[in-house]
Amino acid sequence: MLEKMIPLEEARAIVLDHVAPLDVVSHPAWRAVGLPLAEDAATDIDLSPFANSAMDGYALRSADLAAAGPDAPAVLDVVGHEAAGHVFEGTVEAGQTVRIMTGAPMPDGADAVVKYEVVEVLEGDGNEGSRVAFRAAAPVGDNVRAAGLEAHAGEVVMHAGEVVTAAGAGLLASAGCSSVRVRRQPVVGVLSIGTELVDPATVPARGQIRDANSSAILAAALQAGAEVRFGGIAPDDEAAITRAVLGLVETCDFVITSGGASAGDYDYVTALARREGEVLFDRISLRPGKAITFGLIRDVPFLGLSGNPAAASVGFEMLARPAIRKMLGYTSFERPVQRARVLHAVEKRQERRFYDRASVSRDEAGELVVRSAKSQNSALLGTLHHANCLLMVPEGLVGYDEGDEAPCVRIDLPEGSVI
Ligand SMILES: Nc1nc2c(c(=O)[nH]1)N[C@H]1C(S)=C(S)[C@@H](COP(=O)(O)OP(=O)(O)OC[C@H]3O[C@@H](n4cnc5c(N)ncnc54)[C@H](O)[C@@H]3O)O[C@H]1N2
Ligand code: MOO
Repeated sequence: MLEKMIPLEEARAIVLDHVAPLDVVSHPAWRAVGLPLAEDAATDIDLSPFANSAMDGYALRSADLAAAGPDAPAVLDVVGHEAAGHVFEGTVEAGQTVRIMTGAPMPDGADAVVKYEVVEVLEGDGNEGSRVAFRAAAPVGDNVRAAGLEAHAGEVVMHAGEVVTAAGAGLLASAGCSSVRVRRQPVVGVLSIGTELVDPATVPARGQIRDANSSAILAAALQAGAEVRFGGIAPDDEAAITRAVLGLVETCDFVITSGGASAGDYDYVTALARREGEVLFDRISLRPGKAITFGLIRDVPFLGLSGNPAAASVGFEMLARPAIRKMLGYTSFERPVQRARVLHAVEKRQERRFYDRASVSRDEAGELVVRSAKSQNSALLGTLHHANCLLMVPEGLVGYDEGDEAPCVRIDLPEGSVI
């Protein structure tokens, strides 16, 4: 039996060592939002493919307006128009202009666009056959968007590892990457263990409680980007737990249980992992979440979280979320850490490292402060629901005095965020 409580960093490194980015699949660009690309994406055309107008107005030769001024209008003949989807095929000669819409290709010969608002129509309706006057010069390139402004044909517009944003999905579409290569979503199996547990739709009888952990863990796995599979509730019965875990192991990339991980008479999880596979650790210097078993069962990573709801959720955050993200191809596993002044003294009566549920905010002076939840009882989920950070208290018996600065892990911000 491994009695040793290992540091969290070591536990996380062991978990990460036993998962790898999954196989590469294709997704529509928009469906890949939030995911890192598995391969570079290059554009097949110049973006944009042609020089075009940035304004609704008149395309002309800048030289024709060189001498134009408030009292010296330059008057040009409108020889064509470019409405959406209609391209002027001729060439704009000296003394001529073409009425043009935003985004329409610049006609040959024209090198500037003047917006409608400052153009006077002298004769006609402003379309072909009209005469229009300009009372200011327009430099070459004015209101013209050059071809290839965003990228040239063949250039990589998004590199492998970059996370697709909504704007990025649009960029990929413009680049002809209607489908992109990303990692397959890991299938995460979740099982709740405990004879006392009942489905959330049931009113618990005496001694029973509703299964809260599976909802919290399924939700957290979804948020991390996994596909989830719920294995139900297994009673504290060795055979039932073994059956349920082995069932999930067959169809999942990662299996998570909660409950039955400690030293109680009915805590079978570690023994199961040892019997059916290999245990890599079974105690972490972490509160909440000391009793966490990690191992391999039939070569599938298996994480047995503590049953106490806050312990299960914090254990997921610290170990399962990084694993899911690694399988999806992310390379950043650290949530941003902010240092904030504690508003109340934080006591410590156990040696292990604490992550207290807390909230960071700014005081009237704009300084970062952090307030811990009143109760850090591992049974409470509401305190975690309301927390935006986990306030870290290092190993040892020293807590924080009021006014001390403490590192706060921002669980509300994505890994790698700059704060
Ligand atoms: N003698 C010892 N007892 C305990 C120790 C210890 O070191 N020595 N550690 C305590 C700590 S800390 C934790 S955390 C828990 C871990 O226990 P288990 O993982 O074995 O969890 P259970 O005993 O099954 O349950 C603990 C607690 O959580 C409730 N629970 C369990 N599953 C769910 C669920 N799906 N939804 C809601 N609530 C759940 C369960 O009813 C218990 O109240 O062990 C301590 N004891
Ligand atoms: O490790 Mo337990 O998580 O203190 O509640």
